Amino acid sequence: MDMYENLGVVGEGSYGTVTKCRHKEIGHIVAIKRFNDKEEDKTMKKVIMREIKLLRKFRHENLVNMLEVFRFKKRLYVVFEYIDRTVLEDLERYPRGLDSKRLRKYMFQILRAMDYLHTSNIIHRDVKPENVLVSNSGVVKLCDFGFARTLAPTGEPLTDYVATRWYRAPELLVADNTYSKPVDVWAIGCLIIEMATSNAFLTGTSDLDQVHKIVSKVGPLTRHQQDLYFQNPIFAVASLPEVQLPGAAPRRKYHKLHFLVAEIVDSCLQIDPSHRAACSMLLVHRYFTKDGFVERFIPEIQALILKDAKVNHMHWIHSNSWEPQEDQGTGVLSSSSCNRKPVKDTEKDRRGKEPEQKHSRAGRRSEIRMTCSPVSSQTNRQPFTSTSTSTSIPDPPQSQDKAVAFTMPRINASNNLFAAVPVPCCMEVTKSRTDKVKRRPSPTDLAMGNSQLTDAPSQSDSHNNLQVEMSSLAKKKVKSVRDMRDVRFPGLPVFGHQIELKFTDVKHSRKEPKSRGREEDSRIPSLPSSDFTDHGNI
Ligand SMILES: Nc1ncnc2c1ncn2[C@@H]1O[C@H](COP(=O)(O)OP(=O)(O)OP(=O)(O)O)[C@@H](O)[C@H]1O
Repeated sequence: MDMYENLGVVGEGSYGTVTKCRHKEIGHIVAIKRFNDKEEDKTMKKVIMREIKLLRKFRHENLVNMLEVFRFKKRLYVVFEYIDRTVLEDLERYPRGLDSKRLRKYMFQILRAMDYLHTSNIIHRDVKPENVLVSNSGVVKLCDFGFARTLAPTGEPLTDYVATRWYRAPELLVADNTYSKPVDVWAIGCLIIEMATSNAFLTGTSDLDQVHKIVSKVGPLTRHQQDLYFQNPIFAVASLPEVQLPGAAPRRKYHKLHFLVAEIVDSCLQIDPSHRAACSMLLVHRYFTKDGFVERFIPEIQALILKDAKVNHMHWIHSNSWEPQEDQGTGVLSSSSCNRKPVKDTEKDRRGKEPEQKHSRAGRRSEIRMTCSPVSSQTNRQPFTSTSTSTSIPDPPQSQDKAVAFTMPRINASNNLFAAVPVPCCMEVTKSRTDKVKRRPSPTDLAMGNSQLTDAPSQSDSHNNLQVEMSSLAKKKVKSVRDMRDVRFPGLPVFGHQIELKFTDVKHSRKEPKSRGREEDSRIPSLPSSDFTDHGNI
């Protein structure tokens, strides 16, 4: 930790505190997650390992990028690229919802990230506005993989309780352990309504209330879900409510949304998980394919990623003096304060957590059978009452610095448009502040990126057809993406040792002789691999 200057807390979750920091030597701004408990705690260890293993293996433009993991005073710290804000913060800024352009871009990137995870047989299980990060230039990145896990090929039962209540699918609420990828699709449906209106859609104050809100606003439980509902002694005391608009068309049901958005939401919010659309299907919905949005936007994301990286690099150049200063436009502070308010408890409470359990996922997990009491805290946003307007977040200033070196990872021509350019594992790193020597991604780097993508399991046949359809679109774009391959990303922060991520212990000793090299005295040998063996599925 000595290597980082603390710029302030940006987020607090159930498992850790995320702090904005600046690497003292490299100057790069990063987010460091410090896990709350020491590693002896088995549950904590499992959550940490899941997140680390997953982020190490799966890389995508729309997933937060993990840079380093280290241990300090028996705690694990994970270093991420710093992303400026969350969707929740955007919604507070735009109380009438995101404007239509921004909404489409956010939706597309969230679905793209989730399609990548689902294609790789991973379910995220905790999609919510706080876990969707947005950079100043508009790149959306999914974070918080503490609950993500791989699906066993045998379809073994999963944990019976996950996800923050307001985004929880009906099968989770009734404790159907055979849930799968559709739980993420449900959460995305809820998230889309919230992004469009700035109001959460299904704001249950207890699990029972959540089920009732789902039934009255969305539709009746399936026969199987009803059986599970009535088997639950807590639920069974209350009969299920009437459906408000039985059999209504999406346009009527979600009348405050643009009709194409309403169609997507309706495809996500199907009570029967087997009727929910796959993300790959949603990505080729007319909402995205009309007016050439997809073809335009994919290269734009890549350009925006370059822009973000450049801004971070420029921040370092301009803040080398270590004087407190604010980079107008990016909102990045280089003083020891932080531009982002920590997520407050009250904010957390109204997002479907019991107040007394707000810092404990284990507590939330126990809710499903143990509690159905109403929660006193009220949301200060009204559920789903307003429509979107046109507002915009100013773009950060364009950097004029020509000295910045970029490496743009190449896209794999065999992938469709929704597969991302594999990101930082093949990004160039700068050896020191003055080292601007460019390096192309090595064949190994590229192979890593490609293999990650080709390793991903194929989609169902129907999805394959759609992918074929989209890959023809992709081919049109491949040329332009290839043209970018000589562009270079600015060096990601170099922590002295890695292109690949490493687990390292940081030795904390005030008596450490100063004459020893920084590398030497801050690190002790890597952990034995047994420390990081799989504790169940990730
Ligand atoms: N890379 C990042 N850059 C900036 N902010 C981040 C980053 N990663 C996380 N955050 C902020 O920190 C918050 C908590 O992070 P995270 O969700 O990973 O922790 P958690 O303990 O798993 O939380 P949760 O209770 O949601 O499960 C996020 O909601 C977000 O606001």
